[in-house]
Amino acid sequence: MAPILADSTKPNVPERENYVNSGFVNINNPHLDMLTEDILYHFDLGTKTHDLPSMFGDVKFVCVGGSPNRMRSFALFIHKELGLDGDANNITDICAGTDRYSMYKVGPVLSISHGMGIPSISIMLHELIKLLHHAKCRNVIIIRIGTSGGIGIEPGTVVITDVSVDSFFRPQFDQVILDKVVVRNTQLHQELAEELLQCSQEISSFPTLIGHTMCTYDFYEGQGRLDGALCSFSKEEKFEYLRKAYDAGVRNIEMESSVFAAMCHLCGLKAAVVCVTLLNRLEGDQISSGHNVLVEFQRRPQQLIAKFIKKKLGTSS
Ligand SMILES: O=P(O)(O)O[C@@H]1C[C@H](O)[C@@H](CO)O1
Ligand SMILES: O=c1cc[nH]c(=O)[nH]1
Repeated sequence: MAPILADSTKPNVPERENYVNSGFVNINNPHLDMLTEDILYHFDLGTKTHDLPSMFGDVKFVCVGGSPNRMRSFALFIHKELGLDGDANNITDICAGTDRYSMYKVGPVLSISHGMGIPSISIMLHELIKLLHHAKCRNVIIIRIGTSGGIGIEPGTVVITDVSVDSFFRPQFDQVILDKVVVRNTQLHQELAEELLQCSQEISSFPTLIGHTMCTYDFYEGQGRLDGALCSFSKEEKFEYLRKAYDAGVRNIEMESSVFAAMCHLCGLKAAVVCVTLLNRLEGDQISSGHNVLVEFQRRPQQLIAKFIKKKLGTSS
C-alpha cells in the first residue's frame, strides 16, 4: 500500500486568498522557471511558437466539456448570445494541429473539450492552467458543462456541484504522485455555485439544484450499472449503493469533477461544475431518451452559463 499524504503542493496562503492572489493563476512548480520554452503538446501550442498573452490574455471565462462537438456548439451559441461581430461559423479550432482536444475562443470565452475521464481532463487542465499563466490571464472563472447520471431526480435536471465526492462518498481526490497517494480537496467555489443557482432561477424551463457529485473512474461497473460487459453485483446491491449515495447527498454521477475541483482549487481558479442529468439511475441504466431530447438536455447547462456570463459582462437584457 502506497503511503498516503496530505497535499504538500498547497499554496502557502489562507483558503480565501487563494482566489484573490492578484487574480493570476497560482502555478506551483519551480521546475517551470528552468524551461526556456514550454510546449503545450496536446494543444499544439507553445511559448516560443505562439504569442500566448496576445492570443489569450483577455480570457475571463473558460468552459470545458467532454465532447468536441458540444464545445464547438457552445462557442457558436455564446458568440450569438454575446452579439459579437463576424460570422460565428468562421470560428476555428485553435488546437486543429492535434486531434486530442478542441479549443475555440469567442471574445473573453474559451471553450475547450477534455475527453472522457480523469486522466484525459487532467492532462488538458495541466496545459490549460499553464496556458492561462503564460498568457497572464487574470480573474478567470472556469466551468465544466457536462452530462451525468442523476440519482433520485427528474432527468433533465441541472446539478451545480458543491463538492465532488469519490466512490466512497469522501470529499477528496487521491492523486498518485511517484509512489505516494496525495489526498486533495474537491470543494468547488461556494459563492460561484450560489450565484449560478440564482441565475438559474431566471430560467423557468428546467429544474436546477445544488448537490454533491460523485466522480468515478468508469461509466459501467464504477457507476453501479448492470448493463456493462462485466457485472459482479446484484440488482439489490446496486440499488442499496445508489440509495446510500443519495443519503450521503449525491445527486449525480460523472467522471471528471474530482480532479477538476482539486486542480482548480490548488491553482486558485474559481471553478464550478454544472451537469445535466440524462437519466434517473434509480429507474435504469441505459440512456434511452431520443436524440432530440438528449440534445436539448445538453443545451441546458450552456443556457445557464450563457446567462451567467452575460450577467457578469453586464450585457444581459
Ligand atoms: O463532459 P461529459 O458530458 O462528456 O462527461 C460525462 C462523464 C463522461 O466523460 C461521459 C460519459 O458518457 O459523460
Ligand atoms: O450516467 C451517466 C451519464 C452521463 N455521464 C456519466 O458519467 N454517467
